[in-house]
Amino acid sequence: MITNLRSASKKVLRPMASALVKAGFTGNQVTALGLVMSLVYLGVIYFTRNPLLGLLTLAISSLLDALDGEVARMRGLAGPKGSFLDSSFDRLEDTLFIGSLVLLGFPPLLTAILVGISLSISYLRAKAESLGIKAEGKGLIERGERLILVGLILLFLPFLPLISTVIFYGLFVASIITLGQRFHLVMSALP
Ligand SMILES: CC(C)CCC[C@@H](C)CCC[C@@H](C)CCC[C@@H](C)CCOC[C@@H](COP(=O)(O)OP(=O)(O)OC[C@H]1O[C@@H](n2ccc(N)nc2=O)[C@H](O)[C@@H]1O)OCC[C@H](C)CCC[C@H](C)CCC[C@H](C)CCCC(C)C
Ligand SMILES: O=P([O-])([O-])O[C@@H]1[C@@H](O)[C@H](O)[C@@H](O)[C@H](O)[C@@H]1O
Ligand SMILES: [Mg+2]
Ligand SMILES: [Mg+2]
Repeated sequence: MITNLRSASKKVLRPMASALVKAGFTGNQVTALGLVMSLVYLGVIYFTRNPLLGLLTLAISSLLDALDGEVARMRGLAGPKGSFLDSSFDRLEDTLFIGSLVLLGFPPLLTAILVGISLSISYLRAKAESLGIKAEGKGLIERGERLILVGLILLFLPFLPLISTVIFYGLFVASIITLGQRFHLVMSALP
């Protein structure tokens, strides 16, 4: 879904990216800022246990992830090194975004497994790409959807915690389904 929203989001992202370019930022610096914001997210959750503050930092980090590529492209510096940096930092960010849910009372073992499944979904896409198979956009929930669900967990937690719990388990099941879909996609595409 999110992959399909990319072009629509350009109208919003381009002016912001342009402002960052004018301010002298490079794409890699914006990528690094996105990682810093995920560490701020961890700190905010750890020290305040405030899910809405967590959501705000998650949103800022996600926005920076959306902007870093735009900034790189505007500067004519988009390339493999930036792609590697972006994807590598995404994995670290995903670990913090999901793993920190333990600090908000979510089951530690299931949360740890969810982190592993989320990273494995991304890994299967990367491995598929190395085998010449396109897995981007395939599967029930890609990273963007997973982060939106984490955002919704945080949003509802102070008001309707039961909804957050339902979304958590929904995210868990949907992630397992996505992992299975991608595994099947690659296995059936290989000789
Ligand atoms: C949606 C509703 C049903 C309700 C939502 C309710 C909220 C509570 C949920 C809010 C959660 C939200 C914060 C989570 C956002 C989810 C998700 C969209 C975030 C992931 O976005 C990814 C983004 C960018 O993906 P990529 O990194 O792959 O793309 P690029 O960086 O462009 O390209 C990579 C490419 O570029 C080159 N490159 C990159 C870096 C570099 N240093 N050098 C380079 O060369 C290289 O070639 C690389 O290969 O996805 C695309 C955009 C997306 C479609 C839209 C994003 C919108 C934005 C994130 C929204 C922010 C949240 C918003 C403020 C919500 C506020 C919530 C409020 C309650 C606080
Ligand atoms: O495959 P996955 O890791 O779940 O999700 C992917 C993101 O991690 C990546 O940043 C984005 O560029 C891809 O379009 C896809 O959304
Ligand atoms: Mg990015
Ligand atoms: Mg990214």
